[in-house]
Amino acid sequence: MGEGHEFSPEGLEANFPVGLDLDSDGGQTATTIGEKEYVIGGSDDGAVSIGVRILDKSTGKWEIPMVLGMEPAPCRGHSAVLLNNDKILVLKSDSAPDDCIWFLEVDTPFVKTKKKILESEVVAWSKGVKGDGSKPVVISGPSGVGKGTLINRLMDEYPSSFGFSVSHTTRAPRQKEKDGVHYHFTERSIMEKDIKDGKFLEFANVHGNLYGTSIEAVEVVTDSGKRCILDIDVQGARSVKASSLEVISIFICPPSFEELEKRLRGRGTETEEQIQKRLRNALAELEQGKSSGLFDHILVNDNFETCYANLKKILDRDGSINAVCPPSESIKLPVGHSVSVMDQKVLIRCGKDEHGKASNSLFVLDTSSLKGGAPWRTRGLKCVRH
Ligand SMILES: Nc1nc2c(ncn2[C@@H]2O[C@H](COP(=O)(O)OP(=O)(O)O)[C@@H](O)[C@H]2O)c(=O)[nH]1
Ligand SMILES: Nc1ncnc2c1ncn2[C@@H]1O[C@H](COP(=O)(O)OP(=O)(O)O)[C@@H](O)[C@H]1O
Repeated sequence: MGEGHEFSPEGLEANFPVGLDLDSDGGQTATTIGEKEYVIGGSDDGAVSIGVRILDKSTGKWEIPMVLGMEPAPCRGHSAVLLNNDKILVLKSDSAPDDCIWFLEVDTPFVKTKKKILESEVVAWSKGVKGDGSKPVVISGPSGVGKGTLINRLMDEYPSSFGFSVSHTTRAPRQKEKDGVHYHFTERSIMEKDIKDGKFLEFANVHGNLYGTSIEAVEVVTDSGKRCILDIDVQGARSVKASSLEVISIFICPPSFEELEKRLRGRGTETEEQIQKRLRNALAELEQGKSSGLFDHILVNDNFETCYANLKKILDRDGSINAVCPPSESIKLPVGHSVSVMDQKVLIRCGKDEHGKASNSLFVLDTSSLKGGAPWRTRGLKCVRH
């Protein structure tokens, strides 16, 4: 978070408008943006859900949107606050402290892109997580250049800082590859259906097989408090960039085409035919990777140790390489809480404590410097208790 965002509590309550239509008891909230009313939650057969419906006020018609990302678990109540006209802050009552703050993105750049691709009404859940976090890292480069070797080394050296986004692929596993660790090996028809259902952040046809990053693969890493590493091809890197998701992108080049061929053959994991296909594709990948301005950094993997040291330098510059998220300053909201909002500061009055006793607890959430968003999770929240 940048400087100058500290929030002063003086005169807090006097400055906040009180009694906005933020009801935490009813199990259902309605938030209006233009002609659309986003209704979150409600009772289904007595169980309170956190489902989403949209009422088009001009036609009176209801629509059930495609909901991307992991949904919050049902809760006994929640409050909803519209932020920046593109996302709804959802504060869950009576939930675990690390499951209390969520964002329903309804018109963020990420959601807008997905609406176009999926040709459907789309919303996306993004969990509010502790710390400022660092940008996920996209690593691309031709087959055999050394991406996997670099990533493995980084994860071995910093196991608590980095987590690998396990992609799905339709290619057959190599001898030492494990399902769920190196890839989720899957059938094309299943993967194509999941793509249609909006479960993938990006996907591409590479060397004759389908590869893709599921939203869940990224969420699993981010929820563990680690910085996510994606090993994806140039098309995938382009899709991620087009989704307006903030990443740091690095393209790995070989010192020469001959050396690339030598490494690919030396690895001994592909048939001659597959090697030929990968080498043909490498020419186009190298051209795109180097020329399109798509990547923030280009590294030549000649001497491995030098390349690895340069990779670490880049990552350290963008956020400490050793960074582990600090403990969350999390809140547990009772069912009877109330919420007011002014500018991008949200005042939460607890009313009761979690055991139902009267409480004067006040929290202010400063949402002015949010970072990330679905599916990277939403960071940069400042929570101050008074
Ligand atoms: N777009 C996209 N590309 C991926 C994904 N996972 C892997 N790839 C790319 O697919 C290509 C082939 O990967 P793989 O079959 O493991 O072969 P390797 O690159 O030679 O190790 C590489 O360029 C990977 O970066 C993914 O989820 N999405
Ligand atoms: N700098 C390097 N010099 C020589 N060999 C390398 C270097 N980096 C990686 N390799 C070797 O090249 C082969 C391909 O590396 P790998 O990490 O599997 O590539 P990728 O994941 O990009 O397909 C492996 O056998 C690896 O040990």
